[in-house]
Amino acid sequence: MIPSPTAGTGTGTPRGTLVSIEGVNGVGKTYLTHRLLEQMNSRGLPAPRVIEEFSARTGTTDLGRALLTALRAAAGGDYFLRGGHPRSETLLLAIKTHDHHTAEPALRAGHTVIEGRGPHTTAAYQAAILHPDDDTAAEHTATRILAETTRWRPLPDLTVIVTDDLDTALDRAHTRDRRPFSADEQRLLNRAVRLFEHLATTDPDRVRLLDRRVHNPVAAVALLTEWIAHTTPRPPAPPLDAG
Ligand SMILES: Nc1ncnc2c1ncn2[C@@H]1O[C@H](COP(=O)(O)OP(=O)(O)OP(=O)(O)O)[C@@H](O)[C@H]1O
Ligand SMILES: Cc1cn([C@H]2C[C@H](O)[C@@H](COP(=O)(O)O)O2)c(=O)[nH]c1=O
Repeated sequence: MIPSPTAGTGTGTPRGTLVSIEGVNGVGKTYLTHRLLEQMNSRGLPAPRVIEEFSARTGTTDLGRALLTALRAAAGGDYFLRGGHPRSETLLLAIKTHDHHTAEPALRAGHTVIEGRGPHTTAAYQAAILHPDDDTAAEHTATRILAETTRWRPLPDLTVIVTDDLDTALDRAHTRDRRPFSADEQRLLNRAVRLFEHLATTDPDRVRLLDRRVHNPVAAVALLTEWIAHTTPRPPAPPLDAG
């Protein structure tokens, strides 16, 4: 496993590190995560656990899927789950809370867990949706959404925001999905990029930018490996029902 200097779990097993990989559609989150897993595998190291990506989830077999399926249906297939009620749709945080809940046993057992799109995606995307024309209000709301999140689940120990030229990222997603992005979607994603950068600037200890214009895939995976290895897991917050 990726070495994890740790906070204790109370059981003698060092706690694992929770890492989120963030960034706009097509930027390469899944690609780089797979390259990281391949590298761990080729070195004979235990692979991090990966929380299933959103687009692969269907059905209602658990609470997280049921919530996502309901949001998708209410949004009529919109890529960003917009059904016209953005404040209610920030319910996406409930899915992220559920994801953390399901990751907790692996973290307690000392595994590194990778969350593809964590709370920072919800903060950036929902803030961009809620304030389409007001950058300052959007930044404020993104910060508030993250703060609200921590009442229900901890933020990842390390958040890596993958960045690239937006057109390059969207071309990749277009080629992959055979679905172009509308002008409205491109505007939303442009704002999401700026909000991701804002969130990175305001929390430099926890959040890192990985710029694909600067780092080729080999260098990007090496950086990811190094950042994960040097992240100290934070002790878990007491559960809400702890009294
Ligand atoms: N360096 C690369 N070389 C070749 N193909 C790449 C590279 N980086 C990304 N891709 C391809 O580009 C497409 C988009 O990348 P990927 O699926 O990893 O993006 P993503 O950030 O996970 O996107 P989304 O959030 O939309 O799921 C994929 O088909 C992926 O295989
Ligand atoms: C968590 C979250 C996701 N979305 C959107 C963004 C993407 O279009 C899809 C997820 O696709 P992926 O291939 O699994 O990355 O869902 C969103 O709009 N808001 C969110 O909080």
